[in-house]
Amino acid sequence: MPVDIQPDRVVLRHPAGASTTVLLYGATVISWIAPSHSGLASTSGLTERLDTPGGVPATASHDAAGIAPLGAAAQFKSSDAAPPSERLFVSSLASLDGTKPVRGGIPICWPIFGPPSRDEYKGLKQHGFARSSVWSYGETVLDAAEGVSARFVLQNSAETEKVFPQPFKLVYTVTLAEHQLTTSLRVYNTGAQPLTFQALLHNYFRGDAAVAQVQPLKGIGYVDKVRDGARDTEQRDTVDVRQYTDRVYETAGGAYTLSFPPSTHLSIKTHNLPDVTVWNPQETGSGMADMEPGGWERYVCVEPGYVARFVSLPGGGEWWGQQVLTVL
Ligand SMILES: O=P(O)(O)OC[C@H]1O[C@H](O)[C@H](O)[C@@H](O)[C@@H]1O
Repeated sequence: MPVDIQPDRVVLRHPAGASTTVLLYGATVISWIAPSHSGLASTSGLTERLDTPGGVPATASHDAAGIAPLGAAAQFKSSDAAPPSERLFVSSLASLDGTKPVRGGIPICWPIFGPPSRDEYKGLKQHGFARSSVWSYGETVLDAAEGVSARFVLQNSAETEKVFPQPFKLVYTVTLAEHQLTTSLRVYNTGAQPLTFQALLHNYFRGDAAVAQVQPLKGIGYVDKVRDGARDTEQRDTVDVRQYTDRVYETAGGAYTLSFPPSTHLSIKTHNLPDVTVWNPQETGSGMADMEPGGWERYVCVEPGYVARFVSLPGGGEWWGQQVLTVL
């Protein structure tokens, strides 16, 4: 059953062995199992087509992050593929029952990232409420050998209006291919007043934090949350997280690689998510009640977002941000 709809989650399974699990709580992706790469050229054309209403690739030819246009479709060599393995970290102490945001996977931060930074958001918790709201399953977009894709929906409700008065609709599309996971967030302003927000996809990538390398961030300006928000410019060719790291790189280029040498290399390509946070708490992670002992040694967060500024959507407006994660 490629799209398995369960009471609290939806599991997508790809015929080549990949799978992903999306909790309805937060539309949090809590598992992405994918084989190692063995010759994938690109499936971005597929994922972009799926995420574009009417099938028209609105940005395919001018995406700064280099997302491939339609036609540069998948070139699999499945016979070479290594056995599928888990690509995301979820703490063994994480709550998956909807009592608190999941410590791991891919929580969605919306309508703010971090603690409320403006008066109008002061009723919100850190990272907003999308990650702690129950979404509904929307539809299966595709269920085929090329990919498996499903949509999830969150709209304003009496609950959200207590802390955030604006009406909105969020549509989150999760698309799985053999070596690739794409997640796309569409924001609709269903009201008449401007809707202002930040958005971030809080990826916890599984791997040995001691060897993790993120690039290319050299020359990119960042806010260092470890140093009380001091501003600086990255000097390193390769960013590691061997020390407590919590940096928000601004207008960072939109396309990154995350490596856990010698074996694992991931590509992260984005659309409309210009900033990227790199976070690993090291020992300070022991202060988090839902972090398993030593858990910070087993992941690095690389989080594409629109967080240095706010998106301002006019009444009736629409915005989308996307990440394409590929096992290289
Ligand atoms: O504990 P949480 O609210 O899930 O936040 C976890 C982390 O998220 C981001 O990466 C922030 O940059 C960090 O400052 C924060 O500690």
